[in-house]
Amino acid sequence: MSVSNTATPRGTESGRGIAPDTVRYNREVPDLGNPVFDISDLSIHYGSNKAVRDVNMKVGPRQITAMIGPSGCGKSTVLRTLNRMNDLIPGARVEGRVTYHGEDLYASDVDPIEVRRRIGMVFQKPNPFPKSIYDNVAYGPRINGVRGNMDDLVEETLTKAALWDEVKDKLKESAFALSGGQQQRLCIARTIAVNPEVILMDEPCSALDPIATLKIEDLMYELAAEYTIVIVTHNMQQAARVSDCTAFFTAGVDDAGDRYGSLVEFDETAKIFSKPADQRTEDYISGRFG
Ligand SMILES: Nc1ncnc2c1ncn2[C@@H]1O[C@H](COP(=O)(O)OP(=O)(O)OP(=O)(O)O)[C@@H](O)[C@H]1O
Repeated sequence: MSVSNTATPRGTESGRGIAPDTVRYNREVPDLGNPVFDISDLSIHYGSNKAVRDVNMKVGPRQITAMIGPSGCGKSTVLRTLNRMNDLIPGARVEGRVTYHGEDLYASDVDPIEVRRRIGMVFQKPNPFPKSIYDNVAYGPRINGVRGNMDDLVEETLTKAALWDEVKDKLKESAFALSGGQQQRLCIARTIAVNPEVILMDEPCSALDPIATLKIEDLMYELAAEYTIVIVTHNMQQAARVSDCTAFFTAGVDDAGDRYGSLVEFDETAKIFSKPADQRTEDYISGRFG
């Protein structure tokens, strides 16, 4: 697989047409001409259940793409296809196509371990290793055989994760001694320590208080200068605040009575939250549904 970072730096264009209280960041108009991921006609089965159907969307480089929608509509399932985490679920099967920089992510010669190094993941509940703060960050680089000054790498990574100032005097202490928000930033540091291109985040703030949440959002915005981020969130304000593009999913029931998730609409976040094309999106974002 080739990796090319051809995105232009983040711009400063302002104004998205969404409610002013949701706009915290100035974003550039998303460029999807040279996507990191191109998802076409994607369906995901769990055993005989076709749980998510016919998803088509793109993820632009160094952008934040949000996935929103009611519980069970398939957001996490689609997110997991982007770094082949679904491979680890018995009975899970992917149909359709997911390309990563134009190459089939599910081709037989693609190494899923390497995929997961390049495309890291942060989970809902902060899950640091039962190790020191330092070792949480150094763990990935060490097992990847990274040489060089580990102290520098740890400092640089914790700085990028906006955590260095808070932990620099207690690097040898257990990660569990940190607050939930700090633990989540440590997990983000652990993810970026192995130099990925993409960070997938599955409801990274759902276990955090509002202040810790805003810190993570600020961090996401900073990180998007360098990394491509895809976030699943239940918090629509969060999607509106931080993302460049938004995918709205919904859950339905087919003629056979089987429940399934599908993508309703994918567009620039500004458009989704001001002039959605589909009535179901409008109903959801205005709180009339879900
Ligand atoms: N490991 C699994 N095995 C079997 N079915 C699963 C599995 N994970 C998810 N599903 C099913 O796939 C569908 C989509 O679930 P998924 O968790 O992706 O939705 P979601 O939108 O992320 O939900 P939530 O917002 O509640 O986390 C659901 O019907 C769910 O039951």
